[in-house]
Amino acid sequence: MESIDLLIRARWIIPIEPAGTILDNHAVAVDGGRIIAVLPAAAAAERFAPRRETTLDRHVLLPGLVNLHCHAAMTLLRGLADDTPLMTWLQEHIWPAEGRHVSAEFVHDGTLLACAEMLRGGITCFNDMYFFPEAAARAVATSGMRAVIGLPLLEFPTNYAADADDYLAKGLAARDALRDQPLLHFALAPHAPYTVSNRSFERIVTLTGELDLPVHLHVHETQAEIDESLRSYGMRPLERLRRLGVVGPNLIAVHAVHLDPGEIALLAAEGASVAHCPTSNLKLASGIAPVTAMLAQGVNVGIGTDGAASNNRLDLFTEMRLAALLAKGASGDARAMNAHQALHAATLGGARALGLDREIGSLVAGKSADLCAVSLDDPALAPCYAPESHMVYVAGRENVSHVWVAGQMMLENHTLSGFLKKDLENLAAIWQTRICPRAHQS
Ligand SMILES: CSC[C@H]1O[C@@H](n2cnc3c(O)ncnc32)[C@H](O)[C@@H]1O
Ligand SMILES: [Zn+2]
Repeated sequence: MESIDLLIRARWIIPIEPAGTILDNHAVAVDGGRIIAVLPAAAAAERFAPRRETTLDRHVLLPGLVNLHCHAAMTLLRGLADDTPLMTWLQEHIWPAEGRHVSAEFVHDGTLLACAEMLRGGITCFNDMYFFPEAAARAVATSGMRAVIGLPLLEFPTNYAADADDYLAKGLAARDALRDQPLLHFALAPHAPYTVSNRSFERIVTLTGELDLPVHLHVHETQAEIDESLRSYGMRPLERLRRLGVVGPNLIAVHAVHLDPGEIALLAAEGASVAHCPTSNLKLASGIAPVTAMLAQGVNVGIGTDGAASNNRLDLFTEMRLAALLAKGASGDARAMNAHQALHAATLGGARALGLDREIGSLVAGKSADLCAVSLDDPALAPCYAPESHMVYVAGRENVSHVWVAGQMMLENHTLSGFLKKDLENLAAIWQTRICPRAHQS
């Protein structure tokens, strides 16, 4: 018998690859934080002597979800300026509020709240873009989650940095200081084509070549962004980015709502990824990204929540369902973005975009044991004929019962381990009073 750390038996396992596979009464064997085998439960009982066991006999076990675009600390600005179009929302509400309140303490506390919300909803890894990335990283390390910490870059001064050079210097120093944290990864995070100069994009291209980091960038979110680029540069933002050398396999193009067929072909040919954020795009009235055409052309697609001020939930179950439904409605084809494609985007698609597909995104021997279990023990989820469809069209984040990150149990029977929910509620209340003293408090 092989001695191992953990054996998880489940009624159903969706490993994501090979595509469409559903394993019945199987088990995942974990040792040293890694998956060492996925095998029938009966065979696991004969082969392994686990130090810990979890039996999930009314559950679906799948890879932890990957949130491909987030501004985690914006939980503290949740609901601050709803029902407002993007540029008004950003320039008249969010940026002024960030100017008044954002600090290392704000980012730490807001990110901690985000980690709790995401873990409870089955998200084990998120791709973050925000100010004070070192403070975000401290919160992520406290939570035990995995994250890709964006090193932000804008042309204008904020509470975090004075100018483009300062943003990059501070971001790279943060990366150096946090290098030994196994669950922290890094990306370059220039905000958007309309807030970053050609000179700064050239520096980003040099750095991504030297350091092989993803480039996490809002692109073609609104038609107004494209019109403004045509006026200022005489070309659409993606064309400008292509000429500057930004469009390549490391690019994560966030939103990509307004793409013509040539731009979809460009993203596919260059091996770039798209972070699809359907709720944010609807709420800010940005539009509907052409995901069906992207998938048909072979663009790698992941799914993001965006920040809590534009969504307002950090909930990938909602995003998967909405992504699948919008794809069908917009294309007139009920086969568009099927349940497997939605699950793939929320797991392996996100992992691939982040350059982490050898580490996470599917349940395959050798990968990290980042897992999430969904309980079907609820009349609203019965009966269950097709587990993949159930995960996309029926289950919600409230059905997530267990979560592991690198083999460590973070959620057990719907209850977070590690850091206390009550403390986080107090933390949110303290910030609410600081940010808007007259707001209704519960
Ligand atoms: C460089 S820190 C991130 C910066 O982005 C702002 N932001 C949040 N959501 C969006 C969005 O959908 N489009 C553009 N910018 C966004 C956030 O408030 C920070 O200032
Ligand atoms: Zn965003």
